[in-house]
Amino acid sequence: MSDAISVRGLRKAYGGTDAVSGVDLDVRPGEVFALLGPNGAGKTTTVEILEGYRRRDAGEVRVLGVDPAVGLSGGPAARAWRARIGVVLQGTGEFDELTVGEVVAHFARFYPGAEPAAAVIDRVGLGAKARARTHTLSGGQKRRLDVALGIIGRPELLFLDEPTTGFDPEARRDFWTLIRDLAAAGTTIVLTTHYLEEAEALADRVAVIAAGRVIAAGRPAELGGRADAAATVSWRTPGGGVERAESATPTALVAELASRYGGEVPGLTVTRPTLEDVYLRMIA
Ligand SMILES: Nc1ncnc2c1ncn2[C@@H]1O[C@H](COP(=O)(O)OP(=O)(O)OP(=O)(O)O)[C@@H](O)[C@H]1O
Repeated sequence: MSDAISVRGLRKAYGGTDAVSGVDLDVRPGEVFALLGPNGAGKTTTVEILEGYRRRDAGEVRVLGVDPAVGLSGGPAARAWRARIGVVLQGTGEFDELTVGEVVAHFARFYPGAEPAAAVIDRVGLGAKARARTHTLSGGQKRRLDVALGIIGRPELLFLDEPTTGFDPEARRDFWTLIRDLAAAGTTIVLTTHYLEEAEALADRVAVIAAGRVIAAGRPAELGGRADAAATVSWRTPGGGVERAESATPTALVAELASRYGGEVPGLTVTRPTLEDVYLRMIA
């Protein structure tokens, strides 16, 4: 099967300053793919080009088999392609005096195969707010409305730009469940996020962008050699202190500690570098 997204040598400069300077990416159908990177790295620029909202300077780009530059043309080909794509931008979510139900029903009319508005409102956890005017929603509830508008057309490919900024921990978990359900139903998902634990929880693969280039890509568990990294074993000593040891063979060390302590090792922890640890090392 061909890739959902394929990018080769993508470049974009704003007034002579490079924002994206040679990005290569592939996103497979049905994959959840996260773009990570510091502020100003070029993630939003890249995503806007993929969404057909921004012109590129150079590079080969295909999104669902189509050059997204078609999106800038506004013709029937642009509409047909856009109907297959969902976009959740950073913070729209407010439509003056309209209610949540009215806004979602209005957007549903743009798509030939739209899901019923009430079903989508329930899916994003806004069922109790269907009759509320959008300007009365909390920040997190507005983001949920943004997500509802992104998925109402049953997109094959969904773009989410920092989707859970401002969510409380429970809302974030609910949102992750929603994303996993969409992915299980076959939707390809591309998200940008600054929450590394979100990328770890959701993404099949991640790419780290820094200064307009992809500096690493892979499965979250393997990025930056994580899978092979030494573990840190720590435990409490009889004197009340904490001892720490780095080990490539932590199981052997734990077995040795167990025999030294004659059973339970007090305060035992075994950790590997988190995605955040390897990410911070990469962009340093
Ligand atoms: N419309 C624009 N005009 C001029 N420069 C821009 C424009 N949009 C972005 N830039 C610049 O391009 C670079 C990349 O920005 P971009 O928004 O793509 O980064 P980002 O990785 O999405 O950052 P963030 O994590 O802060 O959202 C930055 O230096 C930014 O200042």
